[in-house]
Amino acid sequence: MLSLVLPKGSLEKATMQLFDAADLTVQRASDRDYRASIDDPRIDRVRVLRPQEIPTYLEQGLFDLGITGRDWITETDSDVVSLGELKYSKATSNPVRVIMAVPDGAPWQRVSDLPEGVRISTEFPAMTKRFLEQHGVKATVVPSYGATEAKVPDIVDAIVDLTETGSSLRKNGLRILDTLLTSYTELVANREAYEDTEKRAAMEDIALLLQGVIRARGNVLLKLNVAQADLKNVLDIMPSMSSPTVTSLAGGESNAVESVVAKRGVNTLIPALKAAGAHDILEIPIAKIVD
Ligand SMILES: Nc1ncnc2c1ncn2[C@@H]1O[C@H](COP(=O)(O)OP(=O)(O)OP(=O)(O)O)[C@@H](O)[C@H]1O
Ligand SMILES: O=P(O)(O)OC[C@H]1O[C@H](OP(=O)(O)OP(=O)(O)O)[C@H](O)[C@@H]1O
Repeated sequence: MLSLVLPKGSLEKATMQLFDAADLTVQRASDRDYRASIDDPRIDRVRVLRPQEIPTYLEQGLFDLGITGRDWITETDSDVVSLGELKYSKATSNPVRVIMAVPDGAPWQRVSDLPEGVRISTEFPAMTKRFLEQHGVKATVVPSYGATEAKVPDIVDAIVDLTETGSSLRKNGLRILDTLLTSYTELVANREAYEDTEKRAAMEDIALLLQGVIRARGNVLLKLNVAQADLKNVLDIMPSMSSPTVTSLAGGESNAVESVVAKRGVNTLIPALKAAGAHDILEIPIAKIVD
């Protein structure tokens, strides 16, 4: 049985939605309830905590399995096992980036242009210090507890912060100087728990369900019927994950075709399939895709 730790904050909503879609619904009385449960024989304890602290708790063995960002694994330099990237952030399926940014009008073009004594605010002081050292910049790193973008140019000269859509940077008149890290959300485990055969099998089951949901996102199943004479025309324009399934219908003159296709593009694909001779076209949502 596994103990699980899930992230509170930016990743919370997307994580709860992912577990729900993976048939691992996290049950809790309210979003202020940090002790939760999942009705699954492989999971006996669920806690919701800040992602900054999750890598350390996993390393210490306080939990077997958790979800956090690569940024916090790097910042805390934790020794944990990654079971893979889960491609979602707060708002999109793209990764976030830890970037160094300066005001639009600042004279610096590269990190090495930063003058000695430059003041940099960040929630990632360890990562920032390592990065500045690599670039030979002697700076004062000021710890931030949020709203980092709001501190330039009067409180500090530059920041190291997360960006996902770039909207916070734009709103605050900031320009990216360099990227320290591209960070995905990850499923991570305590090393000892991962070495336990039974626990590892349970972890891999959970990873498979979560990845299955992520893979299915943005895809739909298309099913259609087509006469033998039009089959080639339909198959010529039908995209698929590997190749479409074709089954001949009773009577032998007609075929059923099914294929997983990207949802994006279905608006032009369905009329094109119809024009190529397809009929009885169904578009069906997919909950999971497991390789
Ligand atoms: N758009 C985003 N902004 C911030 N963090 C994000 C975003 N998308 C994903 N994350 C991930 O969420 C984690 C940080 O979440 P958390 O809620 O603790 O930070 P925060 O948003 O800076 O905090 P706060 O709740 O104080 O605003 C990190 O691992 C980060 O990579
Ligand atoms: O590129 P964007 O899509 O704008 O997202 C990135 C912003 O979101 C987070 O801040 P949050 O709103 O959680 O507040 P915080 O700065 O107080 O942590 C992060 O720290 C960035 O400021």
